[in-house]
Formats: sequence, structure tokens, C-alpha cells
Amino acid sequence: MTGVPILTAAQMRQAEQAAFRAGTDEYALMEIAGRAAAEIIWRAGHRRDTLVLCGPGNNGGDGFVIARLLKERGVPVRVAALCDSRTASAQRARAGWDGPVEDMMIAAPAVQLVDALFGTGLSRGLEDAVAARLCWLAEDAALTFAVDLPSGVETDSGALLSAVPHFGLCIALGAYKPAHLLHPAAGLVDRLVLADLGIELPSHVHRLGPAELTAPGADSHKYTRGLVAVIGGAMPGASLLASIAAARSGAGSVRRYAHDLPSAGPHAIVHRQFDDIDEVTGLVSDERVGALLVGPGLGLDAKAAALLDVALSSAHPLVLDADALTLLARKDRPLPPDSILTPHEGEFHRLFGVLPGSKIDRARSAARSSGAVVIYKGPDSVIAAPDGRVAVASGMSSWLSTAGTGDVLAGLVAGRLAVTSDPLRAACEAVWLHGDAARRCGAAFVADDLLDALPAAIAARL
Ligand SMILES: NC(=O)C1=CN([C@@H]2O[C@H](COP(=O)(O)OP(=O)(O)OC[C@H]3O[C@@H](n4cnc5c(N)ncnc54)[C@H](O)[C@@H]3O)[C@@H](O)[C@H]2O)[C@@H](O)CC1
Ligand SMILES: Nc1ncnc2c1ncn2[C@@H]1O[C@H](COP(=O)(O)OP(=O)(O)O)[C@@H](O)[C@H]1O
Ligand SMILES: [K+]
Repeated sequence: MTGVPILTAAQMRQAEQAAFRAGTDEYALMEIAGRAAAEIIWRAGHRRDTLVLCGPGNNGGDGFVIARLLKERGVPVRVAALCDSRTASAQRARAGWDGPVEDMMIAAPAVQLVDALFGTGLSRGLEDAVAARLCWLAEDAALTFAVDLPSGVETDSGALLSAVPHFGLCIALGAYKPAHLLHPAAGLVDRLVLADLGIELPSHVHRLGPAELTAPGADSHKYTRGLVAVIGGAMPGASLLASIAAARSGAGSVRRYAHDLPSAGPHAIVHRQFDDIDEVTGLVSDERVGALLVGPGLGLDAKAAALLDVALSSAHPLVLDADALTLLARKDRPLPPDSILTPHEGEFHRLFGVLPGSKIDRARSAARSSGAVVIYKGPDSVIAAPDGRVAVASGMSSWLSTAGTGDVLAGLVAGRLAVTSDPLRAACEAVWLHGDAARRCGAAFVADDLLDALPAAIAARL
């Protein structure tokens, strides 16, 4: 899986400890982190009047290093602390700062604010008065920087433990943490920059990287490139959107089984109109089918449930979306191998109940218990495989929150599954392409517009 690793606070500490055992000096690492952050702040803000807020731990230590280095470059810097420095490295960094240290609760604002109060060591919300002061100082600043994390966010879940201001830039130290990508915390940062500290970062969880696609080989034909079957139902528009997305995903051919015949194209899709369920059962034994999608516009009545049973009785890799997920929650049937589930928040709860932990933890438990790849959708879509691998997509256009975009995603997932036969890869590629198509559409688009943007999104990744 490609992409930058995401580490929890405990994993980050382990990686740090491993680096120390291998000979890295703890204070040297703080200097590296502080220098990287100072460089980023310098590039963004140059000689602007700056206030650095330092907390008691190593995040505060980073703050003292940043202040010293900015001052060396001629930046007018003031430092304000919450309390004494408690770790040996933070005390050493504080000793290296040759200016005064103000009391944060009475310090005046500056044009640039650097928040080095708390990072991965935050164990509870900031005291109300401290959080309010941080918000007030941030509101008065033109440029706001969070060192490692905005102070007040829970590292592993992205929850807000106290009031947290909005930051223009967050400098993630060493690796991304879940809070950099998961909402609500991720929504409080305009831009996220990763400062590489050169430490080894073993993780099964990565930020979703760009899809890496290949064009069809010269010997390809429509069946080797993957046949997608889509079972439609009560609402024809949804399965049509999904079918067109599948057809524009790089798959070789798409067959749509539905009660209706659409009045317009694309004519490349083969429409199989059916009234009786027996007319669909042939699908089950058609070995050419590389992926079978059921759910968009399926409905929730007995006929829909019977269609889902047909899909579940096949051995084809299944993509289950929308109504199929709601119906599945009422059943207790195993899924065929290599299946993919694409729930949004409501569908996830119906299917898996209330699970503990972060969105990453919940997606991972759901993938493990269902044996399927789960795309837990939202502004921070989490893609989890049963073996524990996870990719987190973030920064996607919030204009995607419009009807039918999930149908397009489901079609894309089925298309990429038929092409790759690898459910995790297919899910990652589809989420990436969906996000890129949205970016290309700009603002106020409708789901249909995404379909037109797909070929360009694919071309950009060849
Ligand atoms: N892990 C790494 O590889 C590196 C980490 N560094 C920095 O170290 C940070 C983590 O440092 P620490 O573990 O010292 O943690 P923090 O600096 O985030 O804060 C921990 C301290 O704050 C106290 N505390 C926690 N919540 C509080 C609250 N709500 N109110 C008042 N006090 C509270 C704790 O008791 C502890 O004393 C990272 O975020 C990063 O900035 C860098 O210096 C170097 C590299
Ligand atoms: N605020 C948001 N920011 C980014 N992406 C979003 C946001 N809200 C929804 N999405 C994405 O849009 C799609 C919506 O899917 P879904 O909820 O199933 O809608 P529908 O059923 O109407 O098609 C998903 O891919 C989801 O990740
Ligand atoms: K911070």
C-alpha cells in the first residue's frame, strides 16, 4: 500500500524509543523537529512578529527550539509558557532560549501564533481558561501554526477534548497521527505539512496515496479487462450512475440488470431488463463476471431482499452499497471472498452497531468481523482490510456531500475490482479517483458531473 504512515501516540513513542535504542539522542531529535518546523514557519511568515506558546512537555520543548531558531533569523519572537518545562529535553530547549518567558494567560497577541502547548502527550482537555486564551490569541493572529497537533485534539481519534481554534498550517512531526486526518480535528486545519524526522515508522495504517494505474495491454479484450454486473432495483437512477461509473473505471464491459430501460446512453452498457427474479439468477454461474455490484437504488422490499440473496449465493466478488447494506444488517449470511462494503455513517451503525475506538479502529474491526474490505465513508473515508491494513483518505471536496456520489463511488469500486481482482487495491484506487474527479469538477457539481471527470482522473494516474 502506498502513502505516508499514520501512527498513534503510543506507536509514535515506540518508534521514538527504537530510534533512541539505535543511538539517536532524545534532545537531538527535538532539535531536528524544531528546526524542521522553524524552517516551515520561516518560509510561510518571514519576519513577522511572532508569539510561540510553549507547554510543559516535549511539544513545548519543540516550541523553545523554534523560537530560538526564528530569532536567529531575525524574526521578532516572544515566548509565552503555560508552566514550567517538565521533561529533560524540554528543560534543555528552554535553557537554550535567551529571551524572557511570558505568562501565556496575560501575553499579548502577535501577527503569527505558534501553538506548541501540547502534542501527542495530551491526556485530557485543556482547562477552560487556557483553551479560551489559546482561541483568543489565535483569532487575533493573521497566521496560525500548530506544532505536531492543534492543542486540545485527541491524537488517536481526532476528537476535540476542549475548545480548539482553527489553524492555517499544522506541522506533523515524524508521521501523521490519526487526528491529522480524522474529523472533527482534521477540519480545523487548512494545510497539513509533514516534517520528516528520519525515524523508522512501521505501520499498517497509511494516508491514501495516489492510485497507480496501468493502461490495458495490447492483448487485452473486453472480458480480460473485467466484466462488471450491476443489479438495479426500485430507483433506476442510482444503478445507472453506478453502471456508468463502472464503465468509466477502466473495466472492459458493464451489464446492468434492472426493471427499466434507460432512455439515454452511454450505449456501451448492456441493459438486461427483468421482471422476474429467475431472469437474474443466470448471473450467479457466469464465470466472466469479475465483480457484482448490488445496492444502489435496490429498495428495501421483499423483491430487493430476494435480489440480494441471489447476489450472496454467487461466488463473484461482491460490492455491497446503500440498500444492500441495510438489508444485509437484517441477515446473517457470509459474504463471498474478496467482497467490499461501502457504508456511510448510518449504514455502518446499522451493520456493525456501536464499536469502540477511533474511526480507524471501528473500520478495522468491521473489516475483520465481516471478512470484507470496508470503505467507511465520510469527509474522512477509512478503507480497512480484514488483515488489518488501513488507508485513510482526507482532504476530499466537501461538495461530494450531494445525492448520488456514493452510487458513483460504488460503481467505481466494482469497476476497479473487476480490473484488479484485489479488493483493497480496488477500494483505494476508487476512493482516490472519486476524490480526484470531484476536485476536477470544482464546486456545486452533481453526481453525474463526476462521471464526465473520470477519464481525466484515470489518465492522470497512468
Ligand atoms: N515522538 C517523536 O518522535 C518526537 C516528539 N516530539 C514532540 O514531543 C511531543 C510529545 O511530547 P510529550 O510526550 O512530552 O507530550 P506533550 O508535550 O504533548 O505534553 C505532555 C505533558 O502535558 C501534560 N498534560 C497532558 N494533558 C494536559 C492538559 N490537558 N493540561 C495540562 N497538562 C497536560 C502531561 O502530564 C505531560 O507533562 C510531540 O507531540 C512532539 O511535539 C519532538 O520533540 C521530537 C520527536
Ligand atoms: N463532507 C464531505 N467531504 C468529503 N466527502 C464527502 C463528504 N460527505 C460525503 N462525502 C463523500 O461522498 C460520498 C457520499 O456517499 P453516500 O453518503 O453513500 O451518498 P449517496 O447515497 O447519496 O450516493 C461518499 O464517497 C463520501 O465519502
Ligand atoms: K501543539
